[in-house]
Amino acid sequence: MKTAAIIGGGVIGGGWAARFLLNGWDVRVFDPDPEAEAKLAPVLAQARRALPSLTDVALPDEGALSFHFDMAEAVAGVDWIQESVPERLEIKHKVLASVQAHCPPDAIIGSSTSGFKPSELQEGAARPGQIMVCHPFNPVYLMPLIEVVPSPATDLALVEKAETILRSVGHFPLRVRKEIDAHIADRFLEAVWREALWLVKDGVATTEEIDEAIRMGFGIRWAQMGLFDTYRTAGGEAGMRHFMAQFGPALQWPWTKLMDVPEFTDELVDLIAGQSDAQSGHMSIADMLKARDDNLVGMMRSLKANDWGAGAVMNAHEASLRAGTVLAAHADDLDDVSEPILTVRRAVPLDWTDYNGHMNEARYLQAFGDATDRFMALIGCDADYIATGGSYFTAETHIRHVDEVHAGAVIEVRTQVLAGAGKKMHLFHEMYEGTRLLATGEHFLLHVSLETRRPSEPSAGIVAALTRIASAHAALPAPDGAGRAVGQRP
Ligand SMILES: NC(=O)C1=CN([C@@H]2O[C@H](COP(=O)(O)OP(=O)(O)OC[C@H]3O[C@@H](n4cnc5c(N)ncnc54)[C@H](O)[C@@H]3O)[C@@H](O)[C@H]2O)C=CC1
Ligand SMILES: C[N+](C)(C)CC(=O)CC(=O)[O-]
Repeated sequence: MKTAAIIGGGVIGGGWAARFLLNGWDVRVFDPDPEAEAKLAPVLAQARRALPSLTDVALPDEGALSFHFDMAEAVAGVDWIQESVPERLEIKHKVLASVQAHCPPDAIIGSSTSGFKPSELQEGAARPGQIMVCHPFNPVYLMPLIEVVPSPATDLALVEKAETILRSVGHFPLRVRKEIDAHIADRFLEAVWREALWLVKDGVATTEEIDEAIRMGFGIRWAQMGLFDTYRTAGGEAGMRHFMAQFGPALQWPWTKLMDVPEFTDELVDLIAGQSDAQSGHMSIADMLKARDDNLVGMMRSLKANDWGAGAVMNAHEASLRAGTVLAAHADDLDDVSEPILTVRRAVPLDWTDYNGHMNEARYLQAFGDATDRFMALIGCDADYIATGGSYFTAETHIRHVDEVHAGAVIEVRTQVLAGAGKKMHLFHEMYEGTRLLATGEHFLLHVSLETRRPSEPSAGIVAALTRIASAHAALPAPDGAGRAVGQRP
């Protein structure tokens, strides 16, 4: 069990706490605010709903969460300390000194700073080599990117260890090769922010029109291809060279006011905040955060399906989670097959839920289909076998929806073989959340030749594995609901 200490439990510290906790780490939060625990609760609730949606296998069991007002208690024996206190250098120096007075000398100390260089954070530190910037993006529990910025004084072995840990909790560590104020991403955000302030101040656009310009256009593009690949494709077949030939001269044109910073006056704040209220004041912040997470999960799952960008990061995380899963790869790995076999263990993703606020009926079939696929693989009908031309087709399905289930819940499917001989396989899946039965799925399958598309005999290996399980399950009572059809009374 690994332990992280989160120093400062606000917007960002709360997100870090959720990310570690939901990936099985114990988390200690140090924050002098007596409301710290109350502030974290809604962030955790949001994360529990959204984060498990990013993978199609269940996350590890949650770690233990505790709150501390004593630094020594908070950081004793921990593996990772994440400083997320306000963006003021003097506060960060004070906090880092207190952390280093009590933490293990080989623990990683990451700072969430949006803009300070690691060498600035290390000024006056007892052990500068321990400190690095690990700059996250909000919401930390969903956004993969962490900018990892070492200074020349940072211990590189510790940086590599930090990157390995970040990957293990689903983050994408991006090493910033040269420390610079505001790292990489915040330099862009600052540039866009400055331009936006000018456009509002000069009366060219409202806050809403600027947001439309982003979310209807380049914002969507950037999430999947970034800046340079997007412009490369915009250059047609000639790619980046043609793009630059066409738009290079714009560097000399008045296309930016970047270095000319608008004066930060009360008037400017009133103008921007007033327009922002008019734009989105009809929604509560909680509703906006919910919409944000729903949208992020939906977009990220599309990227996952294409194994692209942030989606590829999620797939890599899923593969590492799968490696430690309780699901067996083959029936031969199971000493005891006398009970129904665990074939699915996963969370209900946000995009599996519907207008009724619970898992949509189509997703029950998806989960049972996944259970059948897993069972087929267990008896030897895996991708390699299917490539040789044999497989199973489902001929009939009956699903009973017994109870509802919500986003973020961990569901398990256990599979009982009602009959399995020759070409025929009759499966009964039961879906649970804990001990609560949610649904049953009864499926009749036939082994087929993928060449003739007609029923055919399975391989001797499949027959042996299926016969072993079917014989053991023959001793089980017939499950409740087996053989039911719509319209029959129980
Ligand atoms: N809000 C954002 O969008 C992002 C912020 N960051 C960075 O994360 C850091 C924290 O920012 P937020 O979470 O937004 O601020 P916040 O104001 O939401 O949270 C700061 C927390 O630190 C606590 N705190 C204050 N003094 C403390 C001390 N001496 N010891 C321990 N805790 C203390 C406060 O009680 C508060 O809970 C900053 O360095 C910021 O630049 C990084 C990425 C994004
Ligand atoms: C505005 N900001 C500088 C605090 C932004 C960040 O640091 C990253 C983010 O999440 O946008």
